[in-house]
Amino acid sequence: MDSALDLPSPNEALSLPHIRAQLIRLEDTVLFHLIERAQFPLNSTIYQPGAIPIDDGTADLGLSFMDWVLRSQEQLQAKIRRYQSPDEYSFFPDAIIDVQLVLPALKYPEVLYANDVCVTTDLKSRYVESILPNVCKVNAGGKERAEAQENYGSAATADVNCLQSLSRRIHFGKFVAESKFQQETDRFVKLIKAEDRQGIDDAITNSAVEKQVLERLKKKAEMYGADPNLVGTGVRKIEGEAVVAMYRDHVIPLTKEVEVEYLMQRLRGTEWE
Ligand SMILES: C=C(O[C@@H]1C=C(C(=O)O)C=C[C@H]1O)C(=O)O
Repeated sequence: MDSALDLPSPNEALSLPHIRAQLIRLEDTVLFHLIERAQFPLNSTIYQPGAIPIDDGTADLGLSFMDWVLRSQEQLQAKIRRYQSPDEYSFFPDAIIDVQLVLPALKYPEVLYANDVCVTTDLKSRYVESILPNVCKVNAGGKERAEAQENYGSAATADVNCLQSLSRRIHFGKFVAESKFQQETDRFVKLIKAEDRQGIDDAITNSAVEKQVLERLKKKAEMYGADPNLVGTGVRKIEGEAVVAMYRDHVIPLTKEVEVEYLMQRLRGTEWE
């Protein structure tokens, strides 16, 4: 459960090539979790608050079944210090405030500056409302497959893996932003002081890298989504277009939002404030 950063030195943690290599590795993690999820129907019941009542004292929280599985997993994983890692952000932070660690706390290098940027709520809404319906269309010729109650637990478990890997990828934007700030400090100090979010967004945007990301993902989805035993059947494990749309419309925009909002808080408590 410990960080994917495996405790590199501060210099290594802020090397843009090192960070981009981690983002590329996370593409594989996200893809394989999505392929696992795509084997089940959408099962929209598990995303409806209260549709599957669970009698454990959480009924008044308005959770869906998937929310409940995710929140329960986070409470367990908090005990083994998942959320001490600077690249892990909880979807239910209120549920892990008083959790007692069962492992000794780890000392991570202080690389990022204090900030409260977290986009997990927006990510979960986008995942349920846009990403998942598109990903689950696979194997049904673009139509929604009938619900399968026997897969409710497996689908929710796969959702937790998808959401947690997507969250790590998106919040890595903080390391990207800090790296870029250290490379062009004066430029960003001026933009931050002017509260010029569009200017900051323009400054952190690298369209060539974004293009490479989408092209690589399409190839990976076609490679990983293909199955030699299914050639010619029209059945795929995942559609390349669904993965490209997810990154183009959600993952990259949220990563850049994290970069911009992290930088907007970057001068707090510093000589530039
Ligand atoms: C992550 C970076 O920052 C931005 C976000 C990107 C992304 O989410 O893939 C790619 C390029 C940049 O526009 C980067 O520069 O590598």
